[in-house]
Amino acid sequence: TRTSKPKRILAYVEKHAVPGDAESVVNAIDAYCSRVEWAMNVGSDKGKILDRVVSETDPDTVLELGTYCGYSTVRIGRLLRPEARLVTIEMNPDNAKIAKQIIALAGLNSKIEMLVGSSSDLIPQLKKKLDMKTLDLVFLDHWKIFYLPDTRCLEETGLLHKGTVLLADNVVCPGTPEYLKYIRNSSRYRSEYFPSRLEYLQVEDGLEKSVFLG
Ligand SMILES: O=C(NCCCOCn1ccc2cnccc21)c1cc(-c2ccc(F)cc2)cc(O)c1O
Ligand SMILES: [Mg+2]
Repeated sequence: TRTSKPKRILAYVEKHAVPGDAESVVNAIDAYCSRVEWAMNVGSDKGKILDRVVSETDPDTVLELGTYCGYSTVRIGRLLRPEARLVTIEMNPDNAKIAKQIIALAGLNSKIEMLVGSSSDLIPQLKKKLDMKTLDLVFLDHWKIFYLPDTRCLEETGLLHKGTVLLADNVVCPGTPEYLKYIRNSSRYRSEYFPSRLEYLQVEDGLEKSVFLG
């Protein structure tokens, strides 16, 4: 069947990345998407902010909402300790299939579990899945109108602990106004905005980091 953008990204990564070298996978995707065709990866500018937040948090458990091709999954996974675990949720099964191959090529299978489905269906099941553990870091990068309802759901399912970090992509472009309004006005979070650029473009975007206070 016809190729898709995720398939073309995978083909480029298979040709240009070094198997087992997560950094080379990240660099290959950035090279392709900056030179050949734009794709909605978090990219290298916001990616450097993501790296810093992940390193400072040093999480044991991570939830990513929105895998796409696995760029940020690999970006996060490459910084985690061997015993840490990352669960990533993707709704599109074709994207999930590509992402699984990119994650495998990066050598990160042991740390990363991919779930295919809607966050609203899967988040309530996570508590069981994580055997009563909570989340140290959540990276929100899926449908922008889902950021707020899913955050409320994470609160209600007891998956957040005092100190859990929520990091939200695209709070300027495409924008997540309802989420920002809630999280910045809630006494249960301490938020900070990191200005940056939309991936591979000169458009303004940024990440919102919010620490759950319990
Ligand atoms: O739309 C974006 N991401 C979301 C993908 C679907 O996510 C669907 N999805 C993935 C798991 C999942 C779980 N449950 C429900 C839906 C679920 C997205 C869009 C842009 C963008 C910026 C400017 C433009 F002109 C056009 C697009 C940039 C980004 O960085 C993004 O992340
Ligand atoms: Mg994004």
